[in-house]
Amino acid sequence: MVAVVDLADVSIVRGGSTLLDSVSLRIEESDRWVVIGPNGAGKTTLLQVLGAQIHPTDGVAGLLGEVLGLVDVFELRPRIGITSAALAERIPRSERVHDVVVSASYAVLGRWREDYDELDHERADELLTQLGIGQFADRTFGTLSEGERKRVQIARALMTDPELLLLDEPAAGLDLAGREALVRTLSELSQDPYAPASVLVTHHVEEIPVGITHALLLKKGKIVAAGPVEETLTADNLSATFDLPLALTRTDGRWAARAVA
Ligand SMILES: Nc1ncnc2c1ncn2[C@@H]1O[C@H](COP(=O)(O)OP(=O)(O)OP(=O)(O)O)[C@@H](O)[C@H]1O
Repeated sequence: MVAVVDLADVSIVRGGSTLLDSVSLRIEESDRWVVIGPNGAGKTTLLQVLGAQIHPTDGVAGLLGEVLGLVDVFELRPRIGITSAALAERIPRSERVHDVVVSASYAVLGRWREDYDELDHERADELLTQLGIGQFADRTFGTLSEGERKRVQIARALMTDPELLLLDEPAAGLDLAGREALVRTLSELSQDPYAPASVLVTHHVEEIPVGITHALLLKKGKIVAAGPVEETLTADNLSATFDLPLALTRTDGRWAARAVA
């Protein structure tokens, strides 16, 4: 079967710096990946490759059975759902929440004159309900809390029934209760067999949802370790990734890390 993602020795070089260094990665349909690494490790750069936003300087990036550089990215991008802070900033604050989600079917931000099918409207409402924010459908995006906005973005990313879901630091900026509520929702999504393959980027192991199957640890553009989460997410690998002796625990499927004194 064709992998959802098949990167072979992908490098990204910008201004003489190597942002990604010979990254190879294969993601299957049922995989839920987490990418962890310190600031500047190249996580967002990797997500940009996976989102068909940038092309490799070197290597081959296979995405959804196509090869970046040999395919019209405008055909590929609608098949990939993305949430990121950069994208969230582009959502007009005056936009109705329902419209933020439904407009994804036309890959536009800011609803204008498109005609949507009744099915699109139903799907948008369904997703808002699934993400626990059905009651906010008629509010404007700008009136929502940070945590509620994150959920709207995830609903929008799922609207087109993507084959790959990319979540860039979905829990960043949330308070403890907000983080826990979002992790619970993401855990449900990760464990949903009908949900798409996903890649979630985070700095914090505490933000890893239950149901994540694989981990990729990134440092200075290089893979420190990648594979099934149980084998990959170890105290040794995490310590090497963050250059800090760390202890790692897992309770009820959730991870926690702290520095070793
Ligand atoms: N156009 C560019 N030219 C040179 N360096 C760049 C360019 N774009 C990004 N970088 C550098 O590449 C490195 C990786 O950036 P990236 O945003 O992918 O890291 P990250 O792991 O997502 O970091 P963070 O956790 O801080 O968001 C950083 O050191 C960044 O400064």
